[in-house]
Order: sequence, then structure tokens, then C-alpha cells
Amino acid sequence: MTSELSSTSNAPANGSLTFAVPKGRILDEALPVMARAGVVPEDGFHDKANRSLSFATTRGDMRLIRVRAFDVATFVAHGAAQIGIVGSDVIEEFDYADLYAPVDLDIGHCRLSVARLADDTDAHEHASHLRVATKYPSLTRRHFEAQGIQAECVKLNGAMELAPSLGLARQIVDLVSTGTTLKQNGLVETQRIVDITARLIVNRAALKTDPRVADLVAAFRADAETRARDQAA
Ligand SMILES: Nc1ncnc2c1ncn2[C@@H]1O[C@H](COP(=O)(O)OP(=O)(O)OP(=O)(O)O)[C@@H](O)[C@H]1O
Ligand SMILES: O=P(O)(O)OC[C@H]1O[C@H](OP(=O)(O)OP(=O)(O)O)[C@H](O)[C@@H]1O
Repeated sequence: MTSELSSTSNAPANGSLTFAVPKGRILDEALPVMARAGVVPEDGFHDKANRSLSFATTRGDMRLIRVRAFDVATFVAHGAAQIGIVGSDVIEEFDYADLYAPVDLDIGHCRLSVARLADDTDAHEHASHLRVATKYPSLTRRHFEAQGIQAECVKLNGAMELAPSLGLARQIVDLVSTGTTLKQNGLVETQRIVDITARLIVNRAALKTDPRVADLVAAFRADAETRARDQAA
């Protein structure tokens, strides 16, 4: 499996660039940022009934693929896509050597936190071993290891907030934004692990060999800098 993936060529098919975007909540915030950098999907992309996964853009040499957030990192790390947008949670969970994240896009703000049931006041305060339900086992283990605690992770792909009340794990590690999901499920945040924003990511080899990738990085960076200046003014 690994050797098959690592043999994937970084050369784009037919000289075309592939730009990977997550299909869910980041997308609405990402589209205006992408447009300012000259990445605009053609008709069909916004049609919910359209089952295509690959879309033309107004640039003849670029297509967009719409995939799950974790898969954006996988496509770009293996060179199947040259460039993409993904949350820093995903980048840090995988820690792919071939992935470079040169621009903080200042969108998709949230945080990764530990939470437990509000009434579970002795939830392993002094334990050396914990059971944690999470979509982020690697980040979770690293976080608890730094406190001398061994975290046994139960991997879930969503709805982590159900785990404590159903006895799957007393603690969860999940993304928090407004805190509404925690509250509505009787949970409280106990530790903030890291703040998250969406990043532009590129395949390192593609960045070195294809000037169009470097040009795109420059366009996204210039836009991020302009927005930061406008906010400060
Ligand atoms: N509550 C939130 N507020 C803001 N940003 C969030 C929130 N939850 C998640 N995110 C960001 O959005 C990303 C998920 O993006 P998105 O929903 O577009 O992906 P997805 O492909 O639908 O995800 P999934 O694989 O869970 O279906 C997360 O990796 C994180 O960076
Ligand atoms: O603090 P809040 O504003 O309530 O946001 C937090 C929720 O958002 C994310 O889930 P998402 O809606 O992306 O669905 P998912 O559980 O399918 O990942 C995250 O996993 C939390 O459940």
C-alpha cells in the first residue's frame, strides 16, 4: 500500500494542476479566498445534485477535486493533487513530510480541546492512563504524553460528544468553535490543546518543479497579507 502510494508521480496528468478542497464547512469560507487568488470553479460545482468529484475551473490548466478534509492532505502529500486547503488540525494529525503549509488563510477558526461530562468531576484528574474518544489519535496521544499520561484512543469519525454519556470513553478530544455542541451534549471543555485555522498546503516536490504552484502560493500569500493589513487598519 505504502509503496503503491509513494510511487505516485508528482507530475500532473496532462500538465493540469489539481487543487483539492474539503467538501464541508471550510468550503464556503475558502471559495472567496480562492477566487481572489484566481481559482474559480466552473458551473456545476455548486449544484448539490451533481455527483462529480472533479470540476473544471476558469483556468484551463487547473481542476478542482472536492474530497473529505483528511483526504485533502493525503492527495496532496502523495502528489495526486499539487495544492489544496485544509485545517491545521488535519496537517498536525498526519505530519506528512511531503506536505508544506506555507500560508495561514485565517479562515476555519476553531480549537482542539479535551472535554468530559459536566458532572464527571473526577474524570481521571491524576490518572497515568486514560481512554479518549477522538478523530485525532495522534494529536491526542502527543498531548497527553507531554503530561506523562498514556492515552488509549478510541477512533471515531464524528459525533465524539456521544462517547462519555454512553460509556465509550470518559473524555473526548474534538474541535470546538462556539461550544454549542459540547453544551447541548452535557460536556465541558477541560483543556485547550491547540488553536486551528485553515492553511494552503502544497506538495513539496510540485512546489520545486512547477512554477505555477509557486505562483499560486504567492497569490494566496499576497491576499492573506492584504486581509491582515486591512484588519489592522
Ligand atoms: N466547529 C467548527 N468551526 C470552525 N471550523 C471547524 C469546525 N469544525 C471543523 N472545522 C474545520 O473544518 C474542517 C473540516 O472541514 P470540512 O467540514 O470542510 O471537511 P469535511 O470533509 O466535511 O469533514 P469530514 O471528513 O468530517 O466530513 C476541520 O478539519 C477543521 O479544520
Ligand atoms: O463548538 P461548535 O460550534 O458547536 O462546533 C463543534 C462541532 O463542529 C464539528 O463538527 P461538525 O459540525 O463539522 O460535524 P462532524 O461531527 O460530522 O465532524 C466538531 O466536531 C464539533 O462537533
